[in-house]
Amino acid sequence: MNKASDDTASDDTSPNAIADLATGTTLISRSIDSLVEQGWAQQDDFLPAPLSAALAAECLALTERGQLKFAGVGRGAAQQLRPDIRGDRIQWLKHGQSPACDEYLALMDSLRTALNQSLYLGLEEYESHFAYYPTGAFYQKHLDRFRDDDRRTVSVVIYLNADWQAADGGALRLHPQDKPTEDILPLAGRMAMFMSADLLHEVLPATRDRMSIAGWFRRRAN
Ligand SMILES: O=C(O)CCC(=O)C(=O)O
Ligand SMILES: [Fe+2]
Repeated sequence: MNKASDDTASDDTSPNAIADLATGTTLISRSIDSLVEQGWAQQDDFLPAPLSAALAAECLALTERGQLKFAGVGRGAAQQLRPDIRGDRIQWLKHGQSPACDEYLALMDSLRTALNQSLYLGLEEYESHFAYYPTGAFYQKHLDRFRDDDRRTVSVVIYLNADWQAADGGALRLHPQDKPTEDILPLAGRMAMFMSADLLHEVLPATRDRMSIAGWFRRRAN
């Protein structure tokens, strides 16, 4: 590297940052390819390990401080608490809530842009929440699109538990039409993505507490 480029080098253009960006771009385009080919995608190491660890620590701290609330089923005035259907506790992510959340939201914005460029989906917004499933909690088979609101288009779940084993249970079970079910274990850094209106899925109970961020890219209302 010559002197001039040394002088202008900043953190953003360091070889590591450029390599991270290139890796991120590859992971994004790979996961969009599988979304198109099979209607869903699993991408390991989608989050860099330090980011996934920071988000896990934040989710755990919020849980321990009692800041997560039982999640409801349905939307608006029709929303109900139904622990027989879903047993997770959630907190919606906001810009500025922590550096880790902001880094995560920036990554999701790159994914949104890439989805729009490849698939012309017109995704305009992203909403997401931390989810904490205490041991034994589950979420019965469902679609992510509400009956009275068709804006949710692509669902993305990011997992935050290190060292998850098959024996721990807690898989995301996908039910693709006319195909065998697929189980995705909630291992830290892993991402699952699918079309919100099309793919039935459920969360199986686990023998340990399970942490994730579930999010949805939305189109503008018609
Ligand atoms: O945590 C998961 O694996 C999926 C969660 C889910 O289906 C949802 O929150 O709608
Ligand atoms: Fe879901």
